[in-house]
Amino acid sequence: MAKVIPIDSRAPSAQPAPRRPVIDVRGLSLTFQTADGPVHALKDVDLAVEKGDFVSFIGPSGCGKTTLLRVIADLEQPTAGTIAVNGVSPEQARLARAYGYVFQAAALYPWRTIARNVALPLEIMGLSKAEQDARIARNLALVNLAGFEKKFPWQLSGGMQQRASIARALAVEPDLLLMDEPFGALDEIVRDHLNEQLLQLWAKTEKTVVFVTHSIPEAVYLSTRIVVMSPRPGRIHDVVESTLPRGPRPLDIRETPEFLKIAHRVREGLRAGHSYDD
Ligand SMILES: Nc1ncnc2c1ncn2[C@@H]1O[C@H](COP(=O)(O)OP(=O)(O)OP(=O)(O)O)[C@@H](O)[C@H]1O
Repeated sequence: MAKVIPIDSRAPSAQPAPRRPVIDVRGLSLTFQTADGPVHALKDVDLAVEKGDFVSFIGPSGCGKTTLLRVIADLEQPTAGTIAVNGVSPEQARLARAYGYVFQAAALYPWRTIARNVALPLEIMGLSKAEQDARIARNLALVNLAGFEKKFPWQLSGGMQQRASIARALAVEPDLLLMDEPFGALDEIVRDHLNEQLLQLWAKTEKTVVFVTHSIPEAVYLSTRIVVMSPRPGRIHDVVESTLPRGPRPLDIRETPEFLKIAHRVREGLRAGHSYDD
């Protein structure tokens, strides 16, 4: 009898390859063992971040936002579950310099000029002086710091320092940018300005961004998706898809009904996931 060939297997090339998430987290848990007993920082976290997404983690203090970012960056090891970054382990992704990491504080070396701070990872990579100079110029221009190459960090404002640290993260030319509350310590006007610039930069470079914040307006303004987390143990309570247009958004979008609707859903998620007994 003739063998029946399923239609799908006759024309495999007609099927588009499934898109692989840049970050793929499944059933991930992390328990810290401390002198006071175990701390369940993350429990059963599932998350897929697609290429070009701008994803924010928002939630109360201690809900595991930084821990999740650090697991993605291979700075913490999960106790259960799996995680892939660009289809490989976080360690392999780190070694391949798949991501840039921006910390809460700018963490610039005070004895190095802005250009030499941006150059630091490039020196470690062993790039030629010419390639270093090209990358320094390109990335300082991206964060609007062209002309500040020879200044020292203490000669710049807090917002400018944080922009320099973003340039340093971008200089390794990663497709993925991990940002842990980069603007948390800045005043609101500066933060607004940097939010606007970050969105422009994201639209220009088409990077994937994972961003940790405490601020609902910041999360809603920046993100294509907002991951609402709840504490004890840290879990994902809700994932809100933004209906705002992708790409640069004017700051006054924050006054539109669409924006307020998304902010309302995030706030409700935070409220529902928050225990006031804590
Ligand atoms: N190295 C560690 N050892 C023990 N416990 C830790 C460690 N790092 C984090 N934790 C605990 O894990 C939980 C999650 O911490 P994490 O810093 O990820 O929260 P967060 O949501 O980023 O908080 P915040 O908004 O205050 O930065 C907290 O209870 C914290 O005390």
